[in-house]
Amino acid sequence: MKNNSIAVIGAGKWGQALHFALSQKQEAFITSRTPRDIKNFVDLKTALECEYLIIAIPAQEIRAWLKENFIFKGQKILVASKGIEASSGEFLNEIYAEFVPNKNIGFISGPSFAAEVIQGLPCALVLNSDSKKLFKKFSAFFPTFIKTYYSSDVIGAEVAGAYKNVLAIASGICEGLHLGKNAQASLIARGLVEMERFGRFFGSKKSTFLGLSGAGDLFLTANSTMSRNYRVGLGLASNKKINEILKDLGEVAEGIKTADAIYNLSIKHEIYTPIANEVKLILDGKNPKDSLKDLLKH
Ligand SMILES: NC(=O)C1=CN([C@@H]2O[C@H](COP(=O)(O)OP(=O)(O)OC[C@H]3O[C@@H](n4cnc5c(N)ncnc54)[C@H](OP(=O)(O)O)[C@@H]3O)[C@@H](O)[C@H]2O)C=CC1
Ligand SMILES: O=C(CO)COP(=O)(O)O
Repeated sequence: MKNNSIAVIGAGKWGQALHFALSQKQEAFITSRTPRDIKNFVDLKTALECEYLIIAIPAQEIRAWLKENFIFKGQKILVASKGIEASSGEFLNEIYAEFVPNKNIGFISGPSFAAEVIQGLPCALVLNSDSKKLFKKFSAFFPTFIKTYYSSDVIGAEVAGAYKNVLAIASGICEGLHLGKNAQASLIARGLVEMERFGRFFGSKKSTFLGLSGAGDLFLTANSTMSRNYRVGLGLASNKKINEILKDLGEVAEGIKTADAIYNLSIKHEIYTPIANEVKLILDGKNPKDSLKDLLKH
């Protein structure tokens, strides 16, 4: 293993932005399934020899990718994905735990559109890990335009990052139906309450939902057409089919599969998640106007 070396795995929007950020202070490598003409692009084998890895591939692909490609050799890992595995209902920390010890893994959360990070615009991120030592090591790699905070609430950060994608779809639907700013603010505020309730069931801390990982990322994503999930919502409101929306998008929108995961988990554990459940039903074909009526019922 090459000491103190760092690589990003996944050269999509977020992977490339993180690679740009990390390259400000030191040499950083990047790899991806599809080769790209980017400085310091290496093959996967070379990337996996780095001591520090940031993995930025879609949540639903992680288990298969780890099984196929990953052998633990003491690497320290930051997970950049935001989602819950739909097929199992497992959180990403549960999946990674099968491959990497807890002290070697952390999760990035907080409001961070890749398109702004890659321009060097300032932002604040949370690095969530059981290990503060891991946080300090990774934190040192980040450039001065990114402020990093530490949290040990891994599950809270994961729930917040995944749930806000579903709420961004809901907010996009709200905008697309021209329901007004009062409705949108109510939806986002009740969404925050809902995601905190869901997270609490799994042991999350309330403070995580009031900070960057929860409110911060939710307010960002649920208020902007820069969000892919929000744009999915706009498409659904105009009666577009999900396949057509995804074709136009050409990038991942994690909220779609995560809505399924939340729906199933909420039924299994009897957690009240009305907004996420309506998003799942709309994705399955329910008329958004019927969802609105159901959400407004006393
Ligand atoms: N974009 C953003 O602003 C932010 C995104 N995130 C999260 O980061 C994650 C990635 O998002 P983003 O980069 O934007 O998405 P993109 O759709 O832009 O890129 C996805 C990346 O994942 C790779 N990939 C897809 N499927 C597989 C697979 N089966 N095996 C290996 N690699 C695969 C693609 O590889 P290739 O193209 O080489 O084939 C591509 O590099 C998501 O969970 C997202 O929620 C988090 C914060 C901000
Ligand atoms: O997570 C994000 C910003 O923090 C990106 O959101 P989208 O995937 O909806 O674009």
